[in-house]
Amino acid sequence: MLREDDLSNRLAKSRASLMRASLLPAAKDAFLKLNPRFQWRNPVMFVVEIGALLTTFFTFRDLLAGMKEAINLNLQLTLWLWLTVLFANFAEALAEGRGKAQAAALRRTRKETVAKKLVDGQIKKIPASELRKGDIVLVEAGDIIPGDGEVIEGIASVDESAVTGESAPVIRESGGDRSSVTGGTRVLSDWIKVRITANPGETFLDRMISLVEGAKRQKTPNEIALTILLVALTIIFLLAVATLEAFALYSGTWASIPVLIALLVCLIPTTIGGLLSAIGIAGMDRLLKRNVLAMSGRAVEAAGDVDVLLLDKTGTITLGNRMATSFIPAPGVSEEVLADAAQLASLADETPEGRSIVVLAKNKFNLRERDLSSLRATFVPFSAHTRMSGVNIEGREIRKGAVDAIEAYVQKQGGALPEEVKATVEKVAREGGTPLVVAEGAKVLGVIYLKDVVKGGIKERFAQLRRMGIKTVMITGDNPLTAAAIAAEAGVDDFLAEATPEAKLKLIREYQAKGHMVAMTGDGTNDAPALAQADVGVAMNTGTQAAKEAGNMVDLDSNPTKLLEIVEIGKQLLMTRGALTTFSVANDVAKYFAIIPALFATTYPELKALNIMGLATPASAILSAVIFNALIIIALIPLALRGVAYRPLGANAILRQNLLIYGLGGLIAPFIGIKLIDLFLVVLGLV
Ligand SMILES: Nc1ncnc2c1ncn2[C@@H]1O[C@H](COP(=O)(O)OP(=O)(O)OP(=O)(O)O)[C@@H](O)[C@H]1O
Ligand SMILES: [K+]
Ligand SMILES: [Mg+2]
Repeated sequence: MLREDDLSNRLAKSRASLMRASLLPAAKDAFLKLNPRFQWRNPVMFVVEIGALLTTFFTFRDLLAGMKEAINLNLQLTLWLWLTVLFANFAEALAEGRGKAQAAALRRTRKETVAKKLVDGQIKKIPASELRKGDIVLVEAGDIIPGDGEVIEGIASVDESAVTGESAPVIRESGGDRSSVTGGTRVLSDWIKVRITANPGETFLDRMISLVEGAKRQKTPNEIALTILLVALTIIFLLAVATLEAFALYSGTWASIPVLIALLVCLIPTTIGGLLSAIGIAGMDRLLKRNVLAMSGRAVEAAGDVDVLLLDKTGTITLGNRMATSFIPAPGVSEEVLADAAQLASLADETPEGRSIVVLAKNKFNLRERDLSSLRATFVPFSAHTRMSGVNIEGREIRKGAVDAIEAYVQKQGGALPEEVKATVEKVAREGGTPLVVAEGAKVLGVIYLKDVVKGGIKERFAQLRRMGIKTVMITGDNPLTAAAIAAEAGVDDFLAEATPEAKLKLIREYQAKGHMVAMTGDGTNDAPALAQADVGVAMNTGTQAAKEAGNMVDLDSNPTKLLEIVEIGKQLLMTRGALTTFSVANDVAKYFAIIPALFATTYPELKALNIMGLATPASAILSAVIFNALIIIALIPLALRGVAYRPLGANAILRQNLLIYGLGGLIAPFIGIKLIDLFLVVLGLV
């Protein structure tokens, strides 16, 4: 307990110092981003930058020409226009800074390691940077794993804290879905042989570094659409201000070019324009804090729109260590004969299920593990397709697997599934267990009871998802009875049993065809097609290389329930963007009504009645508005980075609530803010 507290304290402290440390570099970056080559990518702010350049030019021209008249006002306007651009750049730099710090930490872990490459059974020590795809390396206790790869032999405990930040060691073993290892992590005990799957520079760590640095960050489709809207608004206001200029010329008002530029900047959507990219980066960053790597901003956005979640049964809804707990023989077969056959059929089965069968037979009947190579046997490995596995040995053909698969197998040899075995299968399945039927040739020997446990607290999470309008569907290779029992216990909305990889893919396509956005998690190679098809595909870090490449997110903690948090973070991102857009546009409308009457009150005394704010002078009105416009960006940076407060509500309720808070707030805030700044300016004698 004490140690945990200590750790979280230390983490909090290091976060705080990271925050402080990132303010200065962000301030510096804000200036570097003024370079038009970068600035034009943010069109609204690019317009402000051009405006700032123009006011600078006109102010200095007037200064040189000795026109002292409006110099005080123009100097101040110029200063605040530049600050507006800098504040927006600062927001973006601050959001990027957190990822940069993380990337630097990752770089430190990527040390130059020595690889023990296996060449013709001999160990050859070479630098890890010389490893290529397909090389086989030996990694022993204490060694750093020299590159990404798949374990092809052995089992070891691995410290992955360098990548995941999680200090508890994890098990990596050949076969099954826990066979992938990441370069830069350390083997703590035992040894493994690893086949390297990535060339230097293309490893997971390399990809992770470039991702968190945001080096390849592209605007998402939604961001592009919003930017187009903001540009359209900007053009409209540009035209409006240009007409105002014609109008001012006609009526002989004093509206100078700096004042008109300032007016334009007040009216175009600078708040959302300035914070848009920071909001997106911060969303990816929030995922990263929860140890999820999003391969693109688009994936995070998609997570916000997800309304169907496909969840694996084994390992996601249940604990996933499906263990053999008993042998239930068919009539006329002894338990020992069943156990012996089951063990033979599992000796080369590297899945957790297979291993647990070998162990159970050993414990119950003291059946020794036999050496398959001396028995001249051929092993039939398990596949999610056939849903069975087994062995051909000295003329015997032993198989174990799902009921329907074994039934089809014995029928082909002229046998049948005895009624008693059918009853046993049903009983096991109704209890939520997985029955594995064992057969030798045409003869059914009995059933192996595999037990798995539903995770604690999962029912509440699903209930919460339902309130958010998200449907949960469990998919499993197991039989419909087991599936129904587990589905009821876990409280999912629907399930798909006896699912092959193709069936998963088909289910996703069906939901998508109906207009749903689908998210799923997976770890196995057979999940890869479905992970690629899903709108949000979260691969487990422990999973196979194929799964990691197919998905658009990787969970470093390999916790399939993380999907629920991912959806929440996505929704929060969309809500934050929506809220700040509403606020920004409402703000601009309010500014229009707040300052126009004051600006023209001198020329048209009739407008005085509209100057409800009672702003001191036209000069102080426009200056106050520009200052407010700049400060609001700074004020909203924390909200943009943190995200708006999130509650699991339906989409309509959220929309209504946001319109009320951010729309109304956006309308009122400028009146109060501009009036206060106006008072300050007068008191300080600045206008
Ligand atoms: N090692 C094995 N040998 C033989 N049959 C197996 C083995 N492992 C599982 N099976 C059978 O194949 C079925 C499908 O297994 P699979 O791993 O594809 O799906 P699952 O684990 O039940 O579901 P999930 O998709 O949630 O992982 C199991 O229900 C079981 O009947
Ligand atoms: K504005
Ligand atoms: Mg499985």
